[in-house]
Amino acid sequence: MNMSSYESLTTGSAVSLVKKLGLFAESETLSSREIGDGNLNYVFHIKGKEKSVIVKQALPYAKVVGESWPLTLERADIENRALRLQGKFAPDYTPKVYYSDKDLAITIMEDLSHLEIARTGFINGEDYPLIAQHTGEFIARTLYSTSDFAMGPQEKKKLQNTFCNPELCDITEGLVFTDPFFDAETNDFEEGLRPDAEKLWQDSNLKLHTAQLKRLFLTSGDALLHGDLHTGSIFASETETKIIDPEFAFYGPFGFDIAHFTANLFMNALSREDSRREPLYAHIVTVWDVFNREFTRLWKENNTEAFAKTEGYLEWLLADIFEQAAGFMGLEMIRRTIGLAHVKDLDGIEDEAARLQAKQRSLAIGARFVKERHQFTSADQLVSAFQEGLQ
Ligand SMILES: Nc1ncnc2c1ncn2[C@@H]1O[C@H](COP(=O)(O)OP(=O)(O)O)[C@@H](O)[C@H]1O
Ligand SMILES: CSC[C@H]1O[C@H](OP(=O)(O)O)[C@H](O)[C@@H]1O
Repeated sequence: MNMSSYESLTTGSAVSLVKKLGLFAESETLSSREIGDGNLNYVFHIKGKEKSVIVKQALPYAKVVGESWPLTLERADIENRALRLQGKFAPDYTPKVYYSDKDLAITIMEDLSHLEIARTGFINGEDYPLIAQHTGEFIARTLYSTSDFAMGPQEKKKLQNTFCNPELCDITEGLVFTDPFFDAETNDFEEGLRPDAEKLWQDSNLKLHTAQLKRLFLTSGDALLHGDLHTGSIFASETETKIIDPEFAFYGPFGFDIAHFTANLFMNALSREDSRREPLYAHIVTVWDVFNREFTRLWKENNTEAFAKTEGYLEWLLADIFEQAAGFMGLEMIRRTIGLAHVKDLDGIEDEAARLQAKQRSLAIGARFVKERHQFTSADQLVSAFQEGLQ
């Protein structure tokens, strides 16, 4: 990467760029707005008379913290290459990439503004009937297709080498797998939650299980993960689903992405009245059904592994993925409650007592998922455990 040619875009220079690239005519009048609401990057929405595009640019630091937290620009290249691969394996669920520039750390992609960020929609009471079906297919296809089973170990290792992503993994290793379990400076929670946080910090059994899951994250290289598949990374409508923002992509454990999706559904459920939780429970069951079915279909259709037909191997693997995912799910719930990066589903609960109760439940249910992950064998059991946590 040539740092000397990097400059951060403005609404004006983003317009000049898309015209220079020939995406719009020089003479066309374009509107340009910075719409990024994520933690890390600039996102410009550029609109002409008949079409529009998104220009996403990485900053040399984490936007949420500022220049005191320098962060590699390489993440834009990772995101661009991950989007292109995901577009190959799951085209229906991935935005089209029109252009990318490694030095400027930009990706120009399809404008998905006709859809809504699923987290926002869920908070506003939307249910998105197809989101679990689509997300389950996306996860199964992108993971299976980049695994040893589909690619063979040689080709897979070559691809794996190009998705090392140490700095973004370091963020996850710190913010998800470490800091929430200690009295760390990055943690962020209201004083009312302190006794619950301290209880977690003193729970050596929880720490042991977290250490085991962290090791899995550090050492497993099953497949190319999205790496940050929460409901804020999903655009949705009644009929469409698109997964954005794979800058945390790297080779990691099979269970990670599905765990983050389901954890974020559970956290939205915590913010809803009981009578409105059912569609989210159904999504959790569906995403697992679809993932298992699609993974199995791909396994049978294309498998380079000599043991592929060995009785019990696929069933053992799916059970193992489920068990690890139950643990990762619990960790995501805990970190989104007391760690640095929260979710609007919980933070946005206006009534203080209700907000505190929802967060206490998130911590307790999350801790149970982590510690008892070996005991869960189906999504229905996860939903039942969640419901017990509401009593
Ligand atoms: N392809 C797109 N089409 C329309 N809006 C987008 C697109 N990509 C991102 N956005 C908007 O920008 C916001 C931040 O994008 P995201 O990729 O999540 O950034 P970050 O990496 O900073 O989290 C999204 O929540 C969405 O509102
Ligand atoms: C300092 S990055 C914190 C947090 O932000 C990322 O999420 P987002 O998609 O909202 O940018 C990721 O989950 C990181 O853990």
